[in-house]
Amino acid sequence: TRSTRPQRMLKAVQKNATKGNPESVISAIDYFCKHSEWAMNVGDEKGSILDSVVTEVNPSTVLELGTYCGYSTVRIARLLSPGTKFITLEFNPANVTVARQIIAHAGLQDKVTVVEGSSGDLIPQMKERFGITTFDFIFLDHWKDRYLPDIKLFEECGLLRKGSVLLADNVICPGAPEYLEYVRNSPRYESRYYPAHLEYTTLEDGMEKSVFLG
Ligand SMILES: CNc1ncnc2c1ncn2[C@@H]1O[C@H](/C=C/CNC(=O)c2cc(-c3ccc(F)cc3)cc(O)c2O)[C@@H](O)[C@H]1O
Ligand SMILES: [Mg+2]
Repeated sequence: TRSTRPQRMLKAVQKNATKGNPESVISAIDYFCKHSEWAMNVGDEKGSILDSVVTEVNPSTVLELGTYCGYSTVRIARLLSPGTKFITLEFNPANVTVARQIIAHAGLQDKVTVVEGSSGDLIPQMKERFGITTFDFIFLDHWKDRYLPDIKLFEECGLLRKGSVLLADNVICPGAPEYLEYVRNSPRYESRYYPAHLEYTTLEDGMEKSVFLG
């Protein structure tokens, strides 16, 4: 049967990227998406914003929602200090399989744990299963209508501390209007919008960075 887009992306990485070199994995995926097939990776422009926020926060604990093929996972993991606890959640087992291979090609498999499952089920298990008290940095890039329920789940589970940073992709395209309304109007968050473009296109998109105030 016909291969999937994630499988073709993995093949492109294995063919064009140097093993153990995260930058070459990132470039190989961006090249594939620009010249072969568009895919919903955060991409190079928004990826640079992600890089700068991760570097600024220098987190000890990181959570990513929506691994997909592992592109942003590689971008984040390559910047983390040794000993950082990084967990990424993905409920599609085929995507988990591809992401683990792309992360391994970058040589970053020891920096991140790819957990198969749904954020709604796994977020409440973070403390008991992974020994997390709070997350310093959270990247939201899963189903857009789940951003709001999941940020509320973080609050309910006591997984945010004063200064925890949440960065959300696609707040314009496809859009997460309820999430934006919440973080921009809640007194418990200080929010800032980073204008950019939808990955590999000229369409408007952007990322929202929200700091939990406690
Ligand atoms: C709900 N809880 C969840 N828990 C764990 N994993 C979850 C998940 N929801 C979704 N996932 C996984 O995340 C991934 C889904 C991401 C959703 N992202 C998008 O829809 C998206 C979509 C676009 C997009 C933009 C314009 C357009 F025309 C078409 C698509 C651009 C993006 O950057 C996107 O991130 C999949 O791998 C899915 O299996
Ligand atoms: Mg996205």
